[in-house]
Amino acid sequence: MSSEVIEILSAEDIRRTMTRLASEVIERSGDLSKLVLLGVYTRGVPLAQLLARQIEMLEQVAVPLGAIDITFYRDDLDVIGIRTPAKTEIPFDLSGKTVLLVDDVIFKGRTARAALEAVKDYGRPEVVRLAVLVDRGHRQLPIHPDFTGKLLPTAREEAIKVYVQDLDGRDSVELIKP
Ligand SMILES: O=P(O)(O)OC[C@H]1O[C@H](OP(=O)(O)OP(=O)(O)O)[C@H](O)[C@@H]1O
Ligand SMILES: O=c1cc[nH]c(=O)[nH]1
Repeated sequence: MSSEVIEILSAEDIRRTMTRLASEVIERSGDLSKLVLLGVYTRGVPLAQLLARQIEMLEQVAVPLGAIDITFYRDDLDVIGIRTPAKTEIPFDLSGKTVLLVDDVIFKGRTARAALEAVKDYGRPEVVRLAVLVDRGHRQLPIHPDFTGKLLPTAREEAIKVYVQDLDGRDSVELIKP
């Protein structure tokens, strides 16, 4: 049987949502000179770039931007299997910073947990926060995003697929019903 695909966010919705998230981050981050953004591979990276651009446009501050691969920090490698890691790029010390992790989807929370573990290798930030485009529920750990684009209760067997222009040629969020 074929699955049903429902568009949850269009390109325009994503643009507006990211603008709102940028405003929320500015409002709640205090000293913006301490703010650094870390995108979580794969699609957290272009989303973090977008968020950094929005923040820079709104506040005229350059926000340091990095990318983090959490492959070897996962606690479920035996379940999901080893994948080829991407390259973590954090060309600055995170000590004393306000680190904002950015990802496309949060589900069980295991990626976010692994990202926290990875961050530890790059210094001791003053604060670490998490921004996601979609929170689809079903957490297995006590981890909750500080900034949420869209809270979308889903059934466990459903999936959320995020498409971003740079990687996929279009911006869209889809719910896949099996
Ligand atoms: O909260 P969790 O249950 O950990 O799920 C969330 C993660 O799942 C997706 O990544 P995926 O593992 O599909 O890899 P990808 O981003 O490289 O596609 C998504 O991009 C999040 O990083
Ligand atoms: O549905 C899901 C679950 C985890 N990560 C995704 O990108 N989608």
